[in-house]
Amino acid sequence: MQAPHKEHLYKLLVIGDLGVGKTSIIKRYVHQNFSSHYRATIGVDFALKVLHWDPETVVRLQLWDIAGQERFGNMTRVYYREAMGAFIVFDVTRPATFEAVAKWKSDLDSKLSLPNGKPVSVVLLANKCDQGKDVLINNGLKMDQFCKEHGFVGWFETSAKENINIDEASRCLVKHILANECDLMESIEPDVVKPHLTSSKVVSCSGCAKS
Ligand SMILES: Nc1nc2c(ncn2[C@@H]2O[C@H](COP(=O)(O)OP(=O)(O)OP(=O)(O)O)[C@@H](O)[C@H]2O)c(=O)[nH]1
Repeated sequence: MQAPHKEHLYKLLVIGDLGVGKTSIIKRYVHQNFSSHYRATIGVDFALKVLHWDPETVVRLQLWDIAGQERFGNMTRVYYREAMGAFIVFDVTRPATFEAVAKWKSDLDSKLSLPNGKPVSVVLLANKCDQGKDVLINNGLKMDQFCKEHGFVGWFETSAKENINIDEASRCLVKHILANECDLMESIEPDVVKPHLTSSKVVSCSGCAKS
């Protein structure tokens, strides 16, 4: 088998209110397991997922699991630095966690942007969909509209418990990040490397919709 020759390393944030399932989503995605036992995240946690994007390309995702607890708020924001994308998660059984989504998004946009000044790609996850659809997510049109208004690149109903849509949501986010990276590469002069890009270790540009 031919060895992959394009590699990308992306830092991704997973944020949202307390107990919405951020850690569980990462655990399901990276370790293929789930626990119903709840243990609050203290500060920040990490996990690495390797994706064989296509036969020539490997994408390494560094997932930063940021504590939802308010008391860690100011501390955790420093970890946003140099992220290339994010998932914002809410719990479909707790409407208040959906109401907080716009705040998470505007906070993220105020603290993080791409080197070209554009916002980073963010996918919204309506988690715990195995438990019902109490929030407005059963109205697809409203969610699409909400995402458009708030600048999300997409949204998915997910379940860490039942392993629903987590891979799909990740692929959607990575696809947008790869496309953003193509734009960034085009805007950079050939012999100038912007310091921000060192975190995403660009070997070459792939997956670009415009190619
Ligand atoms: N039914 C169901 N329960 C879930 C799902 N995802 C997470 N949970 C449960 O929800 C609780 C909180 O999950 P966590 O993953 O710890 O939530 P978190 O967002 O990481 O919490 P903090 O780190 O404290 O902000 C745990 O008891 C999980 O088992 C899901 O998709 N379905």
